[in-house]
Amino acid sequence: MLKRLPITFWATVFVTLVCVSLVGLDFWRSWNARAVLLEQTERSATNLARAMSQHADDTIKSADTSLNDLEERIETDGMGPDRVDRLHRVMQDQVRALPQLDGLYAYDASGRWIVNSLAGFDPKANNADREYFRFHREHRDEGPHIGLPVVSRSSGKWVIPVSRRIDLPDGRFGGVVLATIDIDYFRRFYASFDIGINGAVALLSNQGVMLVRRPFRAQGIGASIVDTPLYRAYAHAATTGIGMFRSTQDGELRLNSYRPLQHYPLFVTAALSKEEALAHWRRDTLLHSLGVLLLAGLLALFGQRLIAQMRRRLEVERELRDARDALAGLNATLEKMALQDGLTGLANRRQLDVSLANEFSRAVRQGSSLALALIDVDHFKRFNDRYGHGAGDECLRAVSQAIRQQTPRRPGDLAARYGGEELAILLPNTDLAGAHAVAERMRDAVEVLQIAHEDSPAGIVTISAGVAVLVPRRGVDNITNLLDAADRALYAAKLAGRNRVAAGEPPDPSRPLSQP
Ligand SMILES: Nc1nc2c(ncn2[C@@H]2O[C@H](COP(=O)(O)OP(=O)(O)OP(=O)(O)O)[C@@H](O)[C@H]2O)c(=O)[nH]1
Repeated sequence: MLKRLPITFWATVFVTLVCVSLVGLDFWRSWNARAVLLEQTERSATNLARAMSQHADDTIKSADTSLNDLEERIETDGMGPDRVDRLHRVMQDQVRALPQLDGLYAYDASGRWIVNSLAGFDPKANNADREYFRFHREHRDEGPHIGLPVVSRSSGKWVIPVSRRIDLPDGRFGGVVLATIDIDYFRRFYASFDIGINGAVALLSNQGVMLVRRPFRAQGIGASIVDTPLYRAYAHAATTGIGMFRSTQDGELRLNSYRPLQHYPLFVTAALSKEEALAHWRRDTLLHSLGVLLLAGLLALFGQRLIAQMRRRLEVERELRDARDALAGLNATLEKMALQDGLTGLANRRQLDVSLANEFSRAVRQGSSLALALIDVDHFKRFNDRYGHGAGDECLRAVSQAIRQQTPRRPGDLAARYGGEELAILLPNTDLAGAHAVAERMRDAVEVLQIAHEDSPAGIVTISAGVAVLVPRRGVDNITNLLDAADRALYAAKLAGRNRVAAGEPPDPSRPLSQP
């Protein structure tokens, strides 16, 4: 079944396979490169989040360490006028030592400013309204409290308040120590990251409040992100994670890595723009794919032309084969025509001569007999004269057909037109009796035709035949001997009254002829 499909079909399959494989392999390679790129981006975002989380933890930790120290000093020594100077110096030293600190403050139980790291302040200032102050007044919690970002009353900067409660010796609320962390400190740190043009990083509280974000927007500080997919994912996992989210702020699709701080109820997120991460890959893939498509297109075009040429060549070959077959048929017809008599359909004289020569040689070689019968239509001249030459032709055709039907079908047997209205029957391997019988059957067959011939004594068309047989000897007998013998026999048949068969005399009186 497969073998029967033409070569052009397989060539088309091959070219198609090559083109499809080329495009398929390129697609697969590009898709893999994309996955690798996203994996790298994911790794970068995760590393960034880890660094940010560590940094925020360290920043708050050192501020809290200062607070812890101040809390201890105040709880031990109190905040009397004799201690305030000392505390002020300690606070100033700490603020100088820690760049993240905007200021350190201590408030009494009524929220009044007692001492801080500033050079001077209004003694009537009161922070009892601040959220962190109210928190500590109402909670006996011993740990630090990270408040919501506020604009500092003293420096006017956005700060993150980190505070601790001061307990009086009897455990009652004695005030608050506060460290304010400059948001600008985080901003400067976050600005040093290479996160592309559309990347974003942020520090947020576990309650979903934005503390710092890059890109920085003042109105974004303190904003709630509880309705964002990022916060939902973080709140759900409450641990490190990664996800592709579309920003509700700028609509950018980013790969977000989020991570909680180790010691404080905050978390960070590092988000890298998917568009940016894949921008180079997109450009590269576009160029690459165009190249591959062009190559596949050229290959397909070239292949198609090649296949078209193959198809044309096969067609030409088939046409040549058809022409050759037609020529062979024509040759066969011509050959037949060259060996056939046009009027009677019997073999012509040329074929008779060739066959006679061949059979004579064979008979010499094999020492076999060769019989020949010469047949002549009786009074044919008269027939022509009476009925016309056309009718004569028709009569000859009918007589020939009757004779052909009576000619034996053995190999070598041949009925031929010898010339004019005379026919010859060649019968190899036949003795005189056999040849005589064949001629007699032919004579009878013509008689049965009952073709009217009013100028013949018989009243119908008849034939006379002379048969002769020879077992030819090499170098002694020849074809003429046989022809002459048959001719003589025919002459004898005519003489004897026509419409009969006569056997010829042997050409050599020393060789007897077998009698019918
Ligand atoms: N119509 C026609 N006549 C032919 C053809 N070939 C030979 N003849 C004629 O056949 C006749 C032969 O005549 P003859 O040889 O005198 O002998 P015959 O009239 O047959 O008389 P017998 O042979 O003695 O019986 C001639 O008139 C030829 O013209 C042919 O192909 N067609």
